[in-house]
Amino acid sequence: MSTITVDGVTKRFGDTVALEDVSFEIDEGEFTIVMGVSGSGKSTLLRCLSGLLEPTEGEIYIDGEPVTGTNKNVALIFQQHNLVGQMSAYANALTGSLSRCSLVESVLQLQDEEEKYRALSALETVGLVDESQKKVRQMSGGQQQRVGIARALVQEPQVMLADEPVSSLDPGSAQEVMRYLRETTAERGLTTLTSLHQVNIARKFGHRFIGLHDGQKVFDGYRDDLTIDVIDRIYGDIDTEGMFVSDAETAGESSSPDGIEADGGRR
Ligand SMILES: Nc1ncnc2c1ncn2[C@@H]1O[C@H](COP(=O)(O)OP(=O)(O)OP(=O)(O)O)[C@@H](O)[C@H]1O
Repeated sequence: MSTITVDGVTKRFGDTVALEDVSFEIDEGEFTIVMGVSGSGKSTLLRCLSGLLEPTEGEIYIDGEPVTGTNKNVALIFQQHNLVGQMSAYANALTGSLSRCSLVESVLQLQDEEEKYRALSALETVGLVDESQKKVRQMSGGQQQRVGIARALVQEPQVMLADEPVSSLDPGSAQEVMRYLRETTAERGLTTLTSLHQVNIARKFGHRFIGLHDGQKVFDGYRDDLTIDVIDRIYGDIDTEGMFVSDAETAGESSSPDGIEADGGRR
């Protein structure tokens, strides 16, 4: 497990201030959701955390070590999962070990037995071991995103970052993917940050929340503190109605099979 410290981070792109003096600390094992409207700085924050972007000012530390570039202990899952549709779920998951072997070795599946085991184990974690030989293009959007999570897990990260992982999914699939993300975090002892714009899904699955508005942190707290006033502060004048999923759509999802409570608390 890893702790994360964000200390006075500002990120500018020319005249655009994408993040402004953002600071917070995340405890190891926390499942944190970064909320905010489009353009509020969520992706920029996750990319700075992953080492893909360098802050203009401020520092980020993971386990007390400054982030100076990408690191195999930190996995980033994108909205577009960039999977190879013609390849099986298993073959796609195996490409997660790319950082440990060459591209040619990966395509020919020449990884050692341990890496093959890790790919199957990761598919099992996201509930897809029975579908491991299925071509990804024949899978649903939610299943594809779960393959994306499995591929990230093969890297054996300590920190998992997910940038809008469910934004292109229907509400049911979105919740299923969020449930797997949260269960994976608990099962594998990860520290996870995921950005999300759907308020209901965020409230349902989040444990800790960071709210961004115009690049500034306007909220940092836990589920009970995430009141309507706070949501207004995060979303400003934007009508959040469409970001709520109806009760009917969330029915039957109030608890997860592994005993993690719906409030996102850690076991
Ligand atoms: N590479 C870049 N070059 C210039 N401006 C950028 C770049 N990346 C982000 N920005 C700007 O920084 C601000 C924050 O963008 P960011 O993508 O972090 O927001 P976001 O909350 O993730 O939005 P979305 O949900 O639409 O992805 C926006 O004004 C955006 O246009």
